[in-house]
Amino acid sequence: MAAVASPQRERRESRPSNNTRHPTAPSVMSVNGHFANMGEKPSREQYEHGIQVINENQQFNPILPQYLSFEKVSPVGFNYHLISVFGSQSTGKSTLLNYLFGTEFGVMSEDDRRQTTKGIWMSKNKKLHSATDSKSMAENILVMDVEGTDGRERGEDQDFERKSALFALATSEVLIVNIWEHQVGLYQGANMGLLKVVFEVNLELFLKNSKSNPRSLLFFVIRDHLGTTPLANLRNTLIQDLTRIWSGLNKPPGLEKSKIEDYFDFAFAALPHKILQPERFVSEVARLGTRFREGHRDPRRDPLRGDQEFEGGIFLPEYHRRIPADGFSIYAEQVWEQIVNNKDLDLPTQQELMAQFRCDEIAREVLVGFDETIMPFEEKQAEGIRLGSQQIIPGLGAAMRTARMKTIKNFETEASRYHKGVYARKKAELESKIDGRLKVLFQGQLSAAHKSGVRDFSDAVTAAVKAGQKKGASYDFAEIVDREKKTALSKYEKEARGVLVEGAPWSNYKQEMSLYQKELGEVSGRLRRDEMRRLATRVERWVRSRLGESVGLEFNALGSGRGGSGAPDTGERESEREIWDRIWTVFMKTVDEAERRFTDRAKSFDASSGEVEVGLWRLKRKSWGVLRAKIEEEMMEGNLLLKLRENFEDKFRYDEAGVPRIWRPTDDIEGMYTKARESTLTLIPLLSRFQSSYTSSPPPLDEWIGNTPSEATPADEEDLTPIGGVDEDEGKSLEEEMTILSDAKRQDITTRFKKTADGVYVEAKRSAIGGMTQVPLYFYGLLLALGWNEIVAVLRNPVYFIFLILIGVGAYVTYTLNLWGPMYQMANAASAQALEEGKKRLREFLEESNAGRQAVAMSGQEDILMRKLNGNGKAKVRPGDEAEDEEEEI
Ligand SMILES: Nc1nc2c(ncn2[C@@H]2O[C@H](COP(=O)(O)OP(=O)(O)OP(=O)(O)O)[C@@H](O)[C@H]2O)c(=O)[nH]1
Repeated sequence: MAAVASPQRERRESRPSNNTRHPTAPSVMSVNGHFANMGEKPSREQYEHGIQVINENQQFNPILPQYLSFEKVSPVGFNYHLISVFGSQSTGKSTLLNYLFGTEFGVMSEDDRRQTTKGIWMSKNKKLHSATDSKSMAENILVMDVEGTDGRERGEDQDFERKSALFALATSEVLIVNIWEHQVGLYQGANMGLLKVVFEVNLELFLKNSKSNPRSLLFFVIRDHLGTTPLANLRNTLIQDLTRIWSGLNKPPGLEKSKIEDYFDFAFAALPHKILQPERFVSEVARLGTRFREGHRDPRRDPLRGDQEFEGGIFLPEYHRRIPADGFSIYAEQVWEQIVNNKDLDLPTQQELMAQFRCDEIAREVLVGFDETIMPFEEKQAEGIRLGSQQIIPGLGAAMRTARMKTIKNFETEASRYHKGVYARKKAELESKIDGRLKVLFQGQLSAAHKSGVRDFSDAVTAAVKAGQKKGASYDFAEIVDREKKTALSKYEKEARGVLVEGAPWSNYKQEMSLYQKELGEVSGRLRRDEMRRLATRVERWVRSRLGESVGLEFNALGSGRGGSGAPDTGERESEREIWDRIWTVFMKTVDEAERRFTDRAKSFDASSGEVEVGLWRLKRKSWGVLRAKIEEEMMEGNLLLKLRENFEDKFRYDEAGVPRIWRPTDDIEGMYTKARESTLTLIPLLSRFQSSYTSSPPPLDEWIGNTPSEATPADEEDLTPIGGVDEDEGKSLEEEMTILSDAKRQDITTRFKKTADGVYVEAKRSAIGGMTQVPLYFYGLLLALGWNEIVAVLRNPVYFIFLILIGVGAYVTYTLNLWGPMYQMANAASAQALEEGKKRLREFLEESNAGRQAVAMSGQEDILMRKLNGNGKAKVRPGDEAEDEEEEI
């Protein structure tokens, strides 16, 4: 056994030979049977010897996932292989694996033959692949070094043996059985015991799973093959032994007839003595190693009849346990837990559990990316809702679609390798989770689009109406509404379509769209009602101005010059009597015209017949109000008195032809006055009541306005003043409504009018007397008759006649030179001056003559006057003064 080893081999073997295995792997080491320092960051050194998956205390190493990640195995899905090596203790298993896969499992020192491998170790193939190797195959081979059976340390206890065999079978594709050549054929030997265990647990394990029964490859590596017995013989011996073991197995019911080939394929290889033929050993091991890295073996080859099996890959797809690499740790842990706790190892259940666990994990991972994209939008939307200013979020749809697609795709990539049912369920869960959140965003966006759409629609219609009004042109309201509605709908649809997420069950906006449409309809209805109201106001204004004018004219006609009492009971009187008929006719005409205008315009709004009916009803009521107000205004006391006076004056002071009368004392002023006054007085009762001159009944206001339309809302009735005879509830009768002047007022007006008429009469009387200063015509005739002689004398005398002609010529010249005015003024001034002078003279003369008369009178009165002067020379004027004086004298 002298060591003839290569330097490389020496290095490999010497490292762990200090008997302290894996000294540089603290985090995967078991300290007193427990895993420790697991939180440290993994390093190459740390995993130099791989990882102890199960320690000697049968504990599972929880940092296995880190190791697999570290070795970059986790993301490879199913693209990896797992090989376990079994065999008696210290049969060079670790040595074999190290040679085959470049691993650095601890190898027992030559001097101290103690068990070295404790529990189960795992390491990734480190052999660089050759040009012929399948790269991925070579890279992703995981090897498990299982604690040797038949261990002296554990005595005859087969417990761990069974557990590790179960674990290896549940996870590995290939089981390398490492035996010494001299052990072949030793049916009672440790190896056969091990194989028996393997077969038993295999049956136990796959009993429940017979449908998808995974096969395994038992790869016998015969060590220290001297070459004297050909491998074929050894193989036959082994196969015979295996068949015997199989047939001796206590098979569970239903599997009694099962054959060993149903579960296992076999491969055989023999290696020369490592110590005695080191170089051959190395070369043979190297050859053997290539088989593990060549990918798939030809499945058609009969495993039981092969030759020296150094050729061809060994991994068949059917060996694969179909555990995705990233789920291996959790699967292995669950399996181990079941094994350790002696529970029935139900692999499908374990796979399902693993699938659940992993799918949840994957879902969590993919949701991180989803959150990163979607959360900012969610926050934005939530803030909008909180502040009550929900806005359309730009770019939301694209983000939603990308996030959903990516999340689901990532999940699919990772999780689809797992149990189909679990995967499908978890995918649905994930979808419902993300769709739930996306739906909120979707609906939020739709609601924002709805709100802003309605707002914009209302604003746009209002603006268009205003612009139409400004231009003065008649605009078509219905057209505006229609156009803006189309714009609003297409905008909404665009926004809604923008947030559609393909594949999401909620991704349709039909219902929301119809709600939106409905609201647009309501808004346009409201806008139309506003517009109708505006129209009604416009028409009412028109009615007011028209009625103001025409009714005003009617009342003015009462006071205008129509001739007076000279034509009693003629057409004028008739026309006065018919004032209310005319007003009613004018009113009806005006309202008819207004109604026509209103209806025409309302039609262009697309207003319903009910709305038009309400509008017309309001218009009639309002119009009556306008008329009533106008009448009130005209019949205000001052106005009425003025009208009566004018009416009276017209009748009294103008003749039938409308010419003003000039009163003569001979005129029958009194008679005319009485007639005119009586005629005007008849107006007062006439004007007191709005009634037909023919039937003496009030106009049929109630019939004309009609009943309140059923579609009228309280808002429609809000600003309407109650009308007697129409609004029964108001307790005002039609009679009252038509009463313009109350009795008391009538009395008052009558009295006041009479006084005014009296004033006019007195004035007329006075003017009749004043008219007497005029020279009567006969006077001129008298003058001509009496002065005839003088006229003839002047015409016959040539001197007088020439003088007359000269005066005529002078007058003519003065006229042509337009000098009459100045001359008249001069003459006026001269005469005024002369008059003034004359007056002055006369005043002087009168003063003088008065002074003479006073002088004569003074002489007789002097003593009396003297006597009346007091001591101070002051005259005593008052009679009482005399007595005073007398007293003073006493
Ligand atoms: N004769 C012989 N000895 C070998 C061979 N391979 C390895 N050895 C020696 O056998 C001893 C045990 O080797 P290991 O590789 O530790 O054996 P093991 O089966 O892994 O041992 P445990 O892990 O303790 O079960 C070491 O001293 C090796 O040098 C071989 O092919 N022939």
